[in-house]
Amino acid sequence: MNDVIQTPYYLIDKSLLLRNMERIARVREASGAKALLALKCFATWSAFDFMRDYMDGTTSSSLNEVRLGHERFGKETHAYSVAYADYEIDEVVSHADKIIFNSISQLERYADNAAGIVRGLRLNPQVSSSSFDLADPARPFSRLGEWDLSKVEAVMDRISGFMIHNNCENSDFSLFDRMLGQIEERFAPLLRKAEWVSLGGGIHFTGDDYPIDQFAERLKRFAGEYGVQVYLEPGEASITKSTTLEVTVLDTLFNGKNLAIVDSSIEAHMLDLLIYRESAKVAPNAGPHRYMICGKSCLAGDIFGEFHFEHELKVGDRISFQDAAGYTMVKKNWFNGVKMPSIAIRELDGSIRTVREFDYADYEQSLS
Ligand SMILES: Cc1ncc(COP(=O)(O)O)c(C=O)c1O
Ligand SMILES: NCCCCNCC[C@H](N)C(=O)O
Repeated sequence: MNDVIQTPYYLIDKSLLLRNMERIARVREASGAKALLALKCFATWSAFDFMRDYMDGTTSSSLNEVRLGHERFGKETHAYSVAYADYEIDEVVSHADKIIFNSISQLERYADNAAGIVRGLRLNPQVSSSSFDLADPARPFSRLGEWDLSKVEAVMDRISGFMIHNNCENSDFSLFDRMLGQIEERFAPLLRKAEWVSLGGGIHFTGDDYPIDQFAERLKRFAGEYGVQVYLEPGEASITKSTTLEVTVLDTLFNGKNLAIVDSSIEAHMLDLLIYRESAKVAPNAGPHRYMICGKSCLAGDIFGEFHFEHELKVGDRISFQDAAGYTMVKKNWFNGVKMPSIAIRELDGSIRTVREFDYADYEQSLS
C-alpha cells in the first residue's frame, strides 16, 4: 500500500476495473447492444480514458452530467432527466446525441428545442426487481416514466425510441428475462414502432457467475424481434468491486463492544450504505477480534459496520472498505467538515497516482 497518500482516499484499481470492462465489451460484441456509463453512479472522469475503449458513451440525469459526459467521455451522449427546466434545455440539447424525456408533458414542452437530435420517452413497465422501496422505479404513484400505451402511441411521431429502467442490483438472469418478457407483453405495439430501446441499468451482469452468454443472447433476440438498437446503462455493473475507501484508525474505545473510530464518515463518504441500511465490506473479515468501525462525524449512527480482524486494532492501523466506487464519490459531502477523501488510481503496472485532493478551500467554496 502506498503510505505517502494521506487517508482517507478512494483507490480505484484499474486491473479490477478492467475485469468489468472486458465483460461489458463481451456483452456488446455478442449481443450488438451498446453500453453507456450511467454517470449518476460513477463520474470520476480521470478513469474515463481507460473506460472509453470498452463502452459506447454515457447517460446522464442532469445538465451537469450530460455536459461532463460530452466533454470528458465523448462518444455517444444520452440526456435524461426526471424534469428539465426552461433555462437548461437548450444547453442540454447542445451536449447530447439523444434526449429521453420522462413524461409526455416534458416531451411536448421541449420537442421543438430538441428537434435537431434524437428524442425518446421513458416507459414505466410497473414491474421492478428492486427490493428497496427507495430505489423502486415501479413504486406506487411513481413519477418515473409513462405507462399508458394509448397516450404514448399518440406522440410516436415525435420520438423514435424508449428508455425502460426497472432493474436494481439484479443478479438473477431469470428474473431479468421474465421482466423483459412482461415488458414485451405490455409494450409490444410500441416496441415495434421504435428504432432503439435502452434497458437502463441495475443489471448485475459483470458479477461473478452471471450467465453473460445467455444475457447477450436474450438482448440480441429482443433487438431482432423488434428491430431495435438495444442500449444498456450500467452504473454499478461498470465499476463493481473496482475501488476501496482507504481509512486509518484514529481512536479505539470499549463500550460493551470494541469500537474503532476512523478518519472517514459513512454519512459523508459512503452515503448509500446509510440510506439503504447496509453495512460496508471489509476483506477478509476474519479473525478473533471483532470491532464496530465508526465514522468521525457527530452522527450517532455513523457506523460502517462490525468486522473481524486478526489482531487488536490500534491507532494508525489501516482499513480498506471494499466496493467503494458506486454512488460514493458522486454523493460525498462536507458534513461536519470532515476531510473529503482524495481520489487515487492504481495503474495496471501497480503504481498509484493521486488524481484529486480536496482542501479547506473546496470546503469553504462549497458554501458561502
Ligand atoms: C435511468 C437509469 N439508468 C441507469 C441507472 C444505473 O443503475 P445502476 O447503477 O444500478 O446500474 C439508473 C439508476 O438510478 C437509472 O435510474
Ligand atoms: N445497495 C442498495 C440499493 C442501491 C440502489 N442503486 C442505486 C439507484 C438505482 N440505480 C435506481 O434508483 O434505480
